[in-house]
Amino acid sequence: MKKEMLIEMLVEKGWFHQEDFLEQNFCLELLAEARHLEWKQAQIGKGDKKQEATSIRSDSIVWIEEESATAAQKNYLTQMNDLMKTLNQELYLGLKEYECHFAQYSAAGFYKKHLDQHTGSKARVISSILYLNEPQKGGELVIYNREKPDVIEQVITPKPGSFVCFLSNQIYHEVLPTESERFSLTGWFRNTL
Ligand SMILES: O=C(O)CCC(=O)C(=O)O
Ligand SMILES: [Fe+2]
Repeated sequence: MKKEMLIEMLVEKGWFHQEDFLEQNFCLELLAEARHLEWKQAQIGKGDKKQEATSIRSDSIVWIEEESATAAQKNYLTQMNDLMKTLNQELYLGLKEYECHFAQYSAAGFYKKHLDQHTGSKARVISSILYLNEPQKGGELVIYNREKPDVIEQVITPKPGSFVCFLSNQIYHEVLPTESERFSLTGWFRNTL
């Protein structure tokens, strides 16, 4: 894990992407686990405003709970908690917690352009995504420019082991329709519990 680059890019552009950030075999283990989960249609919003919104996003998710996590899942949580310490040391972000879920997009799945921070809550500070497989076609993550949110800055093809993180309240992003199944682990570093 190359944390120096990550910090540098987060400061400079507000986002970071690197292939082979984590080992392939480790991601394949998580992928195998993902294929056996009981998936639930994802929702948008928070609390009372929570709603299923299949016109905005069509993925299904399963949250990772510390107590029921497998060895590989615990390993990932540990790595993300280590990364959280580095982020706090280098950027003084006061991050307190990491939460994360598996995500699965079926063929034709997508997530329209959005910011990750919920309206009314600033708890999510940094978003993270670890990709577990490579869709045959489509399913790219589009990252928009921090200062010019109409300008596409990068189009990222998911690959197992690739990792992306960005500022949850500043970086607009979008998942283009995928033509085959797409698996990932999406998480947020939060500044409140
Ligand atoms: O899977 C991705 O590439 C992005 C997912 C996303 O934007 C989200 O879950 O908020
Ligand atoms: Fe997002």
